[in-house]
Amino acid sequence: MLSSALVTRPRGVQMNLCVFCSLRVPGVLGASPLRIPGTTRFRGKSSRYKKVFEKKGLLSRGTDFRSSRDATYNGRQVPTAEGLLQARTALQERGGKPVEKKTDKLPAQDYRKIYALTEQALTKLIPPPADSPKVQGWYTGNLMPPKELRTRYLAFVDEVLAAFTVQDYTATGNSLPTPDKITTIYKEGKGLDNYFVNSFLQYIGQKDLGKKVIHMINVEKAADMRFPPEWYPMARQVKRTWHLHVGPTNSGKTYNALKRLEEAADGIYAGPLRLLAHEIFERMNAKGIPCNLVTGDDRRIVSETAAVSSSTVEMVDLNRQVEVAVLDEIQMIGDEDRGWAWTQALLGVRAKEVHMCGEERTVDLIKKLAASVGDECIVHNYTRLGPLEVMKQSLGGDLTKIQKGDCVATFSRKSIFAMKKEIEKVTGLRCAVIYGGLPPETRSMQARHFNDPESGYDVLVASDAVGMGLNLSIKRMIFETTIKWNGSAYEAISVPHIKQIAGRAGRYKVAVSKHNIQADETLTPLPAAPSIGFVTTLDEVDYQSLKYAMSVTSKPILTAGILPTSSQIQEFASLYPPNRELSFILKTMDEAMRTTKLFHICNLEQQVQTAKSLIGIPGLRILEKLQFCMAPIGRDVKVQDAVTRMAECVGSNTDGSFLKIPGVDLEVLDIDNPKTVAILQRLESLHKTILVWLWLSWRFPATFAPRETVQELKAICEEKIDIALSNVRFERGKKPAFERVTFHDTMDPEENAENTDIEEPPTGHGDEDEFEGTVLPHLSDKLVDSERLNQVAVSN
Ligand SMILES: Nc1ncnc2c1ncn2[C@@H]1O[C@H](COP(=O)(O)OP(=O)(O)OP(=O)(O)O)[C@@H](O)[C@H]1O
Repeated sequence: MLSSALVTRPRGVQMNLCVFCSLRVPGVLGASPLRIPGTTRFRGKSSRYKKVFEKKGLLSRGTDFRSSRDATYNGRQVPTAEGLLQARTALQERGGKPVEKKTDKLPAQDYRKIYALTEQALTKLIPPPADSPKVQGWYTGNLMPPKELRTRYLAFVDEVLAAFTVQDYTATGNSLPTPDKITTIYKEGKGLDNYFVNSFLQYIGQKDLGKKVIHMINVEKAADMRFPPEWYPMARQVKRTWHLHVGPTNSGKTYNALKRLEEAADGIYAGPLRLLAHEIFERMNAKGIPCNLVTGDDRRIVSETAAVSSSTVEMVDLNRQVEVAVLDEIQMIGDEDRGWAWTQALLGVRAKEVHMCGEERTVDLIKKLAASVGDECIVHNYTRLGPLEVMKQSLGGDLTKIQKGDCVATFSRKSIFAMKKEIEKVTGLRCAVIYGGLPPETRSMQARHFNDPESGYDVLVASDAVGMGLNLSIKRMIFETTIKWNGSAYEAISVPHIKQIAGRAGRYKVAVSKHNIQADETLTPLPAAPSIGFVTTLDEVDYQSLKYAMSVTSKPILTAGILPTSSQIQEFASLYPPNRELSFILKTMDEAMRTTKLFHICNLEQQVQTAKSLIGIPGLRILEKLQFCMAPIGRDVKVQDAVTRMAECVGSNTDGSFLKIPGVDLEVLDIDNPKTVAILQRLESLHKTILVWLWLSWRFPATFAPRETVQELKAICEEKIDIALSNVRFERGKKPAFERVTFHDTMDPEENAENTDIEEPPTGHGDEDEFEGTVLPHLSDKLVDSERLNQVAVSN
């Protein structure tokens, strides 16, 4: 085997004075307010589509449309009214049944299976030179010593098998057979042997054969992801019992798992959202159980010896031996983007008892995973604490039917605010809003407003960010739509997703939250008859999809996500010249990786994009680039720009203190009484930039400091966001404060109601595709700056 060498290998800013914090802030005085790209351009109405909608009975209230000519913007797909119409019609024709997602990524080893391409089969098709007089005849003309011929023959067989495994056949030159070519020959029914022999003859004529073959074999080995359980030898030394708590939403799964955690001598809670990690952190400490908090951008160490720690799943400490670990929302293990974090925590956590809470569709997979590591798995089944009923009909598009205690689910920022406006105008009720782009702290605050009958808020308008992590006293969930723009097309919301959102209605008991922690929940008398939760749709057109989703069982989750560890990526990179860009390495590795049918390899697309944006920044080492690729950047262009500036600081080893990062929109904090959605959006962008900076500050502490000032800015930003949200209010009879916008059409790809509270790679689209940050498996202990953080160290 060839062992290549390991690849180890501010600008001038105008300063203004921020009126809130008396800090010097960079930027240009009087900068024009941010224009949301394309919004005005796209706001033109197209009566043509409106007519089509009216004719099909799909319109129940005024909606603005734009021409289908605007199907792309800035090179990105954007939703069109026509697309929505088609998607809705198709969904109706399927009886409300969503189309199953197909992955275009064919597992690499499938080519071997498809062609039954084993070594044995190959040697039949193209016998070794010495074994067949017919074949010998082909070879004699080559004047090659028999030993060399034999070596090259074996190399050819190896390379064909490797090529078909790693899908890298194009890289090997034209002489190797390709799956396409073989398909054609198969169809023709004969000639495969001749084809292979000819390929071989071409092949042996090539130079540098040895290097190529060895490279291919090494690539195959470095991309071998078949045995994730072996990545965690420390966990394999612990005798672990898995407790899988499964059932519908609001059935007490988490409650029971947490009870066990509270009783344990020590333990770990790991949740999908920063919001949840904070919640458990607060709850444990309120109960007198010392608990530390570890999320991507925040560490709160109550005590160095605290028995319990609460973290996001990506940040689970795999070095710590504990009695109990609770992994919440275990169905996320099947997620195409973030699944790896659950797999890593599940296979790697060193806990005697591993409690998982989630959906029933994980049972088979979890049992198989337990068997693969020799752990015992006990399944605990739950039923809903309070009933959930699908109403007999939709609201028929009539917003006046909306009542106090209702939650309207809709899936873009624009539609959230349009809905809020309409509901407030039509009913006089006041709406709280929750969507992923809001900071978790703001979401908690909005949830509290909605839960508190005295707060003056009556209705909740929310995106799918409402589906996880918040305790809400929703009486009725109303789906404004069951179709969502996914970043490139409209798609029906999946059955589990609909169930999860719907399940928020009729919550058994609104439990603890930051400001009303109860010392012991069990002391609170349980309601004798839990309230019934109701679910329906706003429009008739969506009702069928809802009904369908609520009546069927969700399909089982078949695979657990994985991602290569940082050391695996480095090993892979070492097979290429040191100057190869990280984006190339990630992309090539992505194509080459293969695993077993129990796992799937998570998306690396966004990391590849970030790696591309780092091209040309001098001085960045591969591990540093990898860290940036994992940072919570998302799709916000302003955040992306700021991160590039931050990467320049690391590359040039210059001061990366927040106020010195050029182009950060701190001026927005000077706006006294933010009122408009545009300002709100600027504040959200700034908040995301702050979070990324904080995230990086834990990984490059010498460059990104001091943290305290930025925490202050973050708090100010959150306060402003709260003010902006409460200002965006409409009262019956009053003129709306901003222009009418569409319900359905996002129009602008930047405007999906992103979820910034998750710690995940930023792929996918819609409300859950923005993320709060992530840690590439095993990268969290490979801090590239001077400081090492014990509490986030992981094994391997
Ligand atoms: N035995 C109990 N005593 C008191 N409160 C309970 C009990 N069981 C559940 N609850 C409360 O009911 C609510 C729902 O419980 P929990 O969050 O555990 O459900 P879940 O099945 O995990 O739901 P989800 O899947 O939506 O997270 C919570 O507020 C919880 O505190």
